[in-house]
Amino acid sequence: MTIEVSGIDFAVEHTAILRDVSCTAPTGAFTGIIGPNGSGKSTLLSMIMRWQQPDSGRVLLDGRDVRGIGRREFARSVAEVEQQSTTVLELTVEQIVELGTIPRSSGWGRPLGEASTEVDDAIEALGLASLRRRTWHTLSGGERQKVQVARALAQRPDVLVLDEPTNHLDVAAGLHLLGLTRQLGLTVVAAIHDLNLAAMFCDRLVVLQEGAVCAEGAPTEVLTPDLLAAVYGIEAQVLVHPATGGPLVVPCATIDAAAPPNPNPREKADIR
Ligand SMILES: Nc1ncnc2c1ncn2[C@@H]1O[C@H](COP(=O)(O)OP(=O)(O)OP(=O)(O)O)[C@@H](O)[C@H]1O
Repeated sequence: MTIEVSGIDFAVEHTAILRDVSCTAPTGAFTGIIGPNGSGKSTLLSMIMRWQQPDSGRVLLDGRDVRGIGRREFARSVAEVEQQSTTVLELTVEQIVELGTIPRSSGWGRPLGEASTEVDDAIEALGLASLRRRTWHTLSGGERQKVQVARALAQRPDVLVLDEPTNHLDVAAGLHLLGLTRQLGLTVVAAIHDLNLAAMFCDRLVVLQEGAVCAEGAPTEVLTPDLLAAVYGIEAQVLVHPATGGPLVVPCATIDAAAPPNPNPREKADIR
C-alpha cells in the first residue's frame, strides 16, 4: 500500500507546524522521516494516523483519502508504534501483543490468552519469549518498545508507522528491529533521529525543516554535507559505509558560533 501526503498545512494557534507538506511512502519501501527536534516529524505521522486533521491537504492510502476509511478497515491496514507508548491497564506482554490481533478478529474475537500464531510469531520475532508473562510496569524502556512493535506486527498490517522506533534500544536491538521491519517487506514510514540507522535501512528519506519538506530521495542523494549544514547546523563528513556502501555521517562540530568548540580538533583532521 502506498501513502501519499498531499499539500498538508497544519497550524496551532496561528503557528504553522506543517507547511504544504507533500511526500510519498511507496508500497513495500522503508521511508524515513528525518529532521531536527520540533521540525514536525511526529505531527506528520499523526496526520497519517488520523490522530489530528490537517487544515488543508490530504493523506491518501492507495489513492483513498484516509478520512473516508472506516476505523476497523484502517486498523487492518495500518499499525503504529508511538514515540512514548503506554498502557493504562496492567496487562502482560502476551496480552498487549494480542491487542494487535483485534482488528482482524471476527465478532468479539478470541478470549485473551487463547493461542494465536500472530501473537507467537510477533513475540518470537522480537525475542520476547522470556518476558511473555511479565506485566507492563515491570519492563524496561527498551523491552516496552519491543512489546509495542510486537503488538503492531501482530496486527499483520500492510503499513507500519513508527515514531522513533529505536528509542530506548541498545545498538544491537536497534539494528535487529529495523532489519526485521525492513525484511517484512511492508510499507514502512518511520521518524528516525539516528542518521546512520536511517541511511542503512531506509530506501528513501524525507527531510523536514521547520514544518516543510526540504529534501526527499535516496539516502545517498539526501545526506550531503551541505544539507546537514543547512538543516541541522552541523559540519559533518559523509563517508562511504564500509559494510553497506551507503552514506556514513560523521558529525564533526556545530556551525553555531555560540556553540562550544570541537573538543578534539585533531580527531576531525584524521577523518578521511
Ligand atoms: N498541540 C500543539 N500545540 C502547540 N505546539 C505544538 C503542538 N503540537 C506540536 N507542536 C509544535 O510543533 C512542532 C513540531 O512538533 P513535532 O512533535 O511534530 O516535532 P518532531 O519533529 O517530531 O520533534 P522531535 O524530534 O523533538 O520529536 C514543535 O515545535 C512542537 O512544539
